[in-house]
Amino acid sequence: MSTPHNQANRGDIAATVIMSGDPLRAKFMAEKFLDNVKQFNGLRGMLGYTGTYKGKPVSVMGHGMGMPSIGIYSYELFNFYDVEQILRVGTAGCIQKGINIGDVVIAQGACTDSNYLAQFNLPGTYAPIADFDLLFKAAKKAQELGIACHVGNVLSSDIFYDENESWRQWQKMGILAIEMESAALYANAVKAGKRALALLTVSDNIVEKVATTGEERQTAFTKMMDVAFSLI
Ligand SMILES: O=P(O)(O)O[C@H]1O[C@H](CO)[C@@H](O)[C@H]1O
Ligand SMILES: O=c1cc[nH]c(=O)[nH]1
Repeated sequence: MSTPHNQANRGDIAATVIMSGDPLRAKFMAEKFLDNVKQFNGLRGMLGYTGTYKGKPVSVMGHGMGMPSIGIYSYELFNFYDVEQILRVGTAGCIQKGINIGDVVIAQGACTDSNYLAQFNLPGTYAPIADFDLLFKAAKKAQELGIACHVGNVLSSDIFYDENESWRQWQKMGILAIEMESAALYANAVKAGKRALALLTVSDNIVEKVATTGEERQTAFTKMMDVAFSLI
């Protein structure tokens, strides 16, 4: 059984999938971390691979940019492929003092300016949160590895180039960093009765307008990957 976006058959994808927006970061993870690698998807260039890490089965896959994209891929993985947990290893722009480029932010919660959550018809504002067990283990591992790591709330935004600098409002509410997918991932996980966590490397300082290159984002941010692979 394949889907319009995924060529894999049921059974081709492991129970744990480590995902990133950039499909080439997924390819990098397959090459760097996995043995016995088999590609299961190439549709739309959204590369997906299954292999083993220290003998345990695991898959890696791109999810594209934004909530509509991760919404599709994570929904299909959770609901059609029996995936139990998704770990997003992404990049984010920091907006608080004391957080630096290269640090890791673990998204305990993910606020959003997107309409994605409206589909659940809730009579209030839903707070998408990480799976606590994954969050706890990841924070502990990051500490063991001596990684500069911050745990807290992020903003999953629909907007990358923001006309209104709305980060200034979110900054006052303690948001650590801005990215574009975790809120949809967390909501899809809970709705499917599954688990998710987002580990984000700070690639930009939005306040100071400092950014890393696209190439660095593809391959240089390996500390969050070390943490993610330790959770399998
Ligand atoms: O590096 P990734 O995982 O793509 O994550 C961040 O980078 C993209 C924007 O440049 C968005 O997808 C955002 O969430
Ligand atoms: O979504 C993102 C990702 C990285 N940096 C940003 O400023 N925003």
